Amino acid sequence: MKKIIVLTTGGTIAMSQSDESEGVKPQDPKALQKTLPFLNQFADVEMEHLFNLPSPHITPHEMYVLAKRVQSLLQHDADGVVVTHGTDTLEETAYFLNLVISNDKPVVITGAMRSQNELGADGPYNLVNSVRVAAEEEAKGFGTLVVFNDEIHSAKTVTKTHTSNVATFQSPGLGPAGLITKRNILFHRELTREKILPLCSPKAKVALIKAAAGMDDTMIRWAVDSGYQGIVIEALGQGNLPPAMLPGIEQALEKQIPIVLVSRCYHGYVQDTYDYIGGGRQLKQMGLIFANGLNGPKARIKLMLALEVTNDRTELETYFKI
Ligand SMILES: NC(=O)C[C@H](N)C(=O)O
Repeated sequence: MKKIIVLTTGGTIAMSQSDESEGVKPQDPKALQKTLPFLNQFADVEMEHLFNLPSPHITPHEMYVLAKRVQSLLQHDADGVVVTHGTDTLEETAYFLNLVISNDKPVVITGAMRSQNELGADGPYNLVNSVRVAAEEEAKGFGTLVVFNDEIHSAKTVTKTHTSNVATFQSPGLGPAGLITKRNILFHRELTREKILPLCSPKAKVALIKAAAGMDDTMIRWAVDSGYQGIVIEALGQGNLPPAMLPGIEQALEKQIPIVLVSRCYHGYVQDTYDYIGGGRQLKQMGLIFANGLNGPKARIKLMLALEVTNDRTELETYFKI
């Protein structure tokens, strides 16, 4: 049997509704050990409790501590690692792991939308499926995988799409990379790995700014004046911005602060199609880095990690090429 280590970090999968406040709160993570008899049907499973945090409390530093532990377990005796995590920032932690873990052994991340006390709680089921995927030979070399609601998604493409539904994790435009049935684990496509970045606790402050109709450059100028070292902008459509955002962008670029541009649309590419003030052609000429296949939060994680290697614009751009 394969040896799989489950690392718990908190989230709804480790929460229950409190009788006093009626709100959902963190519980003793050891309660998750009740699932071990089910998990041990599929692998030789051990559980380790690393943090017990709601995922809005997770920062890139916790992502680093987690990644270090995952890397060390994979280098030693684990055949695969499963991480349990809150769903709100799960995609960011998954992408961080995907970018820094060089080992080909499976790394799976999962969680729950329903807390432990709820009828039809999805946590134990997602955990069993995750152990099955982590113990699967075919899952090797695919980078970090998100297993949720009978589906397998790539850390790069997956995003939380619904605030409460158990089918929240989706890969817009692509669909799941694989499916889990009672008997089988079926991958629909090969997943390619991205260039691995150094495993570190990223220090750079990177702002994430979403563009909207009529917006000006106040937030960009604020980020520049507040010592941010990078900016990610979720632009309109194919990568266009309101003209009033441009002076702040010029100011940031003059100070050598890299700006990465993604789209606020779920599907499609950012590219230099439009030739008007604030259009993609002008933004590209100004020196913004166009990034495809990533949403804003994930582009921010990547820029934070890449800034630990370089702040040279041309070198940074190589990390954002598909
Ligand atoms: N379903 C969840 O896990 C949501 C919770 N707020 C968290 O991210 O910790």
